[in-house]
Amino acid sequence: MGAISGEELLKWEKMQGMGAREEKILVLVRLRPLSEKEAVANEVADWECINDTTILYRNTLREGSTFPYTYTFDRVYRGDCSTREVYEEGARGLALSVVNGINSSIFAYGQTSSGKTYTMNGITELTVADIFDYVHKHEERAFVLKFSAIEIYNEVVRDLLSTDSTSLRLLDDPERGTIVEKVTEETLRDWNHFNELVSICEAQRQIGETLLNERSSRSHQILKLTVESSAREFLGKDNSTTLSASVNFVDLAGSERASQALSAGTRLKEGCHINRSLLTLGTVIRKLSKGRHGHINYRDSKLTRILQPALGGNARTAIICTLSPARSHVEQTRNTLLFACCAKEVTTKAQVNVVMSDKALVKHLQKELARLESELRAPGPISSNCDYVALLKKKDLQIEKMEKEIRDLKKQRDGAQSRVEELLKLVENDQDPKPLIGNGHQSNGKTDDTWEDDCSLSDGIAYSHSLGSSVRKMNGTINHKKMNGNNSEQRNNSLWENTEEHSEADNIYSPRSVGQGYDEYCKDVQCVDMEVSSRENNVEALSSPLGENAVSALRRAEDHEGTGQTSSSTAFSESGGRSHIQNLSRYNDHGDTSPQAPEADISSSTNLKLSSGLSCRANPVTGSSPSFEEADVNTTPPNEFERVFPGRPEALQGKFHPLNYDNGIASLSRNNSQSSLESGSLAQSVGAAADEDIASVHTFVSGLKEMASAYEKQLADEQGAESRSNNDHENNVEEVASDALTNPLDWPLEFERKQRSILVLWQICSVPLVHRTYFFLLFRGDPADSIYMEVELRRLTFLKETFASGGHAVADGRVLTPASSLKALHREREKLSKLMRRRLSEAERERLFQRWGISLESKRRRLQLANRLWSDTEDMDCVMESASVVAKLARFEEQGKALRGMLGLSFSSPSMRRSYGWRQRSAISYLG
Ligand SMILES: Nc1ncnc2c1ncn2[C@@H]1O[C@H](COP(=O)(O)OP(=O)(O)OP(=O)(O)O)[C@@H](O)[C@H]1O
Repeated sequence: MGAISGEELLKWEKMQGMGAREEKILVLVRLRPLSEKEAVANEVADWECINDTTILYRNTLREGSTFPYTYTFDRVYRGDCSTREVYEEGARGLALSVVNGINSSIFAYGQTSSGKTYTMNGITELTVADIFDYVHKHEERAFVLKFSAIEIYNEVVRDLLSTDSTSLRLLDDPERGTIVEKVTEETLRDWNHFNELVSICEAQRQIGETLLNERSSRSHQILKLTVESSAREFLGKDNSTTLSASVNFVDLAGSERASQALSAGTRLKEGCHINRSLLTLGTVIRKLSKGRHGHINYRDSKLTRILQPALGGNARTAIICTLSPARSHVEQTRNTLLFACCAKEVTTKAQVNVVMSDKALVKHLQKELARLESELRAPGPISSNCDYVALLKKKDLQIEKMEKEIRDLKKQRDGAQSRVEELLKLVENDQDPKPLIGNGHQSNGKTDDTWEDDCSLSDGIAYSHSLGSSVRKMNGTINHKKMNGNNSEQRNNSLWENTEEHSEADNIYSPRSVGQGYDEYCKDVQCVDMEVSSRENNVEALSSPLGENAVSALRRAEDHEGTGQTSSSTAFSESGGRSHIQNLSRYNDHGDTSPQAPEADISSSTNLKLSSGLSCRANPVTGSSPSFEEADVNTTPPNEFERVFPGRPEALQGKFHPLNYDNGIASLSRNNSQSSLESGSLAQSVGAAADEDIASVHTFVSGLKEMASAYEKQLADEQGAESRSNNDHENNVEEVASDALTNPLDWPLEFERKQRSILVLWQICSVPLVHRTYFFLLFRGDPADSIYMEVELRRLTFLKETFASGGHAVADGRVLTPASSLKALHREREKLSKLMRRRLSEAERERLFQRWGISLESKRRRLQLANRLWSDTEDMDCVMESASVVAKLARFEEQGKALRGMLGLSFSSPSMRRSYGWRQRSAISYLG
C-alpha cells in the first residue's frame, strides 16, 4: 500500500479495517415557544422539557392515564434554546463528518408551523460556516465545495438553482444510488456566494399561506453540500486519492390536517402530496426501526428514494423533530413524537468515501493480489490435525442434534395438521355433534352451560357444534322454523341486494357526504392525493389502516371462513398451528372447571326455555339486549314498525349510512330508506329474533365480519363510482381518501381515541354488556382490526344521534329506543348476577365483592356487582375488570380461543394481549 500513502489513505484503511460504522440515527426534539397567534388565542402550553433528554406531557387531566407522558430522546431543547445551541450541542459533530469523507444528513420533521424552516435555516448556515472555517484551517488539503438544491413539490422534483421549473428525473446509478439528473451543481467560491445561492433557493421555493402558517413551506427542500478534498502533496499524481462526501439539509414540508389548516383547493392538494410522502417516510422509518427485514418501500415516494442513503444507508443522520407546545396541536405533536421514537431505533452504516484515481486503484489492487498470492504459497501457522478432528466431531454432534430436532418438529407438524383437518371437518360439517377435541369435554352427557345453552341446557349440544353454527344449534333447541341455514343465506343475500338496490343509501355514504358531515374524527385525518396512478392508489390503499389492514383482515377472515382451506391449513401447518392447537387443548383442559350449581342451572334453564318464545336473539351491536328482552315487538306487524319509526331528522339524513346487518348483529335503518326486501324480511327477523339467546362469539364475529364486508364493499363501490365520474368533487374525494389513509404511525393513537369514543357511546346507547365485552376483548390494538373499530364507531354514532333526535332505530326487527335499551340492559345485569352463582366459585365471588367495594354482609351482592360492571367508562381498570368478569360469565375465553385463527380475528385473552392502550398496565383478570 506504500504507493498510495497519505493521511487520508491511512484513515481510509483504518476505517476499512473496522468496517463501516454502524450507529443509531440521532434524534433531537425542539419545542418552540407558543407563537403570538397561539398566545392571543389563550392557548395553553402542554409540553415541557424537564431535562436535557426528556419531554413531558403536562395535561394529565385531559387524556386519562393510558398515554405515555414522558418521551426520551438523545437531546431535547426548550422553547428558549437558540438554534446555535441545537447545532452545537446536537447536530454539529455529525454534520461536520462530511469533511472526513463521511456522508451526513440532517432532517427537520414536524407538523406545519412547528419551526422546521426556522431550525434548518439556522443549522445550514452554521454548518456551512464551520465547514468554511475548517477549509481555511486545513491548507494542506485542497477542498472543493459543491452546492445543489432541489425541492419536491407535488411529487415533482425541481431544481431550486434554476429558473427552469421542469421536472427533474431520478436515475438509478449502480454505484451512487438514486441521483437527480441534470441538477445544477454550483462550486462554492466563498461565504457570500453561498448566501446568494441560498437566497435564490428561498425565492424559488414553494411557499403558501395556510391558517397555521403565513409562510408555510409547501415542498420538501433538500440542500446538498458536497465536500471533496485531497492532500495537496499528491495532487495531480498517480497515487492521489480524494475524500468525497455530502451533507444534506432536509427541510420537510409539515404534516398537516386539512381540517386544522383549513386548506382547500391548491393548498389541500399540496397537503395531500405532502402527507403522502411523509406517510411513506414514516413507513420506511417504522420498518427500519424493526430491523432490516423484508422489503423497505423506499421507491414509494421521491423523497424516500432520494434520501435512501440517509435512511439506513451510508450516512450519519440526525432528525430534528420540531414541536408546537399548544394544546390544540396535541395529536400532531404526539404523532411527531411517535415518529421520533421509531427514528431513534434506526441504524445507519456510514463509511469513509474515498475516490481513487484509476492508476492508484490499479496499483492498490495489484498490491492486494500480491498479498493474497503470498498467503496462499506460504500458509501461516494454522490449526493442527488434532484441532480438525475435534472440530469435525463437534460439527457431527451438532448435525445429529439438528436432525433429531427436525424429526421431532415434523412429528409435531404432522400431529397438528391431522388435528387441524379434524377441526376443519368439524367446523364445516356442523351437523356432526362430535366433541371439538376428544378429551371427553362434552361426551360425558353433561352440557356445557355456555350462553347458548341458557336457551336449552338439556339438549347437550356440543360446544364444537355451537362453534360451527350456533344459529342452527338454536334451531334444534327452540324449534323455530324460520331460522335455518337457507334463511341465513337469504338474509345475507338480502343484505347485499338491499345495499345495491338503495341508491339513496349509496348516496348517503358517498365520499362527499362523509367528508362533509361526519364526526370530527372523520375530518381530522390526513390527505392523500387522488390524482395518482391507479397503481399508486392501490399501493397506498394497502398501506392505510382502512386499506391494507382492513382488506387483509377481511381477506384473512374470508380465507379462514372455509373458502380458503389452503390458507387455513397453512395457518395451522407451522408453529401457528401448534399454538392454536395448544390453545384449543387448553380450553378443553379448563372447560369444565367452573363450579356447577345444579339448582340454579335448572331454574335458569327453565326460565330460558320459557323465554324462547320471546326475543332472545343475540343482538350485541345495537344496544338491545336480546337475551333477556321480552319480544314485545313480535306482536307488532313489520309494517307498523316502518310506519311508526320516525327516521332521522332531516338535517342528519344523507350523512349516515343506515347499516343493515342481519346475521345476528344489527339492522339499523330509517324507515324511509328501507327497501321492500328489508321490510319483507322484517317479519323473519323478528321471528328469528326469538331463536337465539345471547350471541356466541361465533355469531358475534360473523356479524361483525358481514358488517365490515358490507362497509368495505360500499367503500369500494363508492371509490369505483367516484373514479368513473368526472372530477366534479375532486376536493371532497381527496378529503375522504385522506380519511382512509391515516399514517400508520397514527394508529396506536387513533385506536385509543376510537376505543374511548366507543366506550362512551356504549354507555350512552346502553349497549349490552356481553357485546361490549366481546368487542373490547377482540379488538385491542391490532391495526388489522381497524375496520371493525370504524364500523362500530359509525354505527354507534348513528344510534346515538337517532336517539338524541327522538327517533327510534330498527334493529334486527326490533324498535330500539333509549328506554327499551336501558330496560334490556337492566335485564341483562340481572341475568349476569344469576350466572355469577353458577359460573363463579364462592371464593371468586367474594374476591370480586371485595374488589368492587361491596360489603360481604350486604343484600343482593351479585346484583350490586352486576350493576357496577361497565358502569365507569373513564376508569380503564374498571373497564378491564368488567370485561374480565363478563367474559368469564359468558364463557368468552373458551369460545374466543377456539375461534382465534379460524375467524381471522386477533383475539387473545385479557392477560395475554399486547395492546397499545394498556401496554403499561398489567392486564387484570381476577378470575384467572
Ligand atoms: N424556536 C422558535 N423560536 C421562535 N420562533 C419560532 C421558533 N420556531 C419557529 N418559530 C416561528 O414560528 C413560525 C413558523 O415556523 P416555520 O415556518 O419554521 O414552521 P415550519 O414548521 O417550517 O412550517 P411549515 O411546515 O408550514 O413550513 C415562524 O414565524 C417562526 O419564526
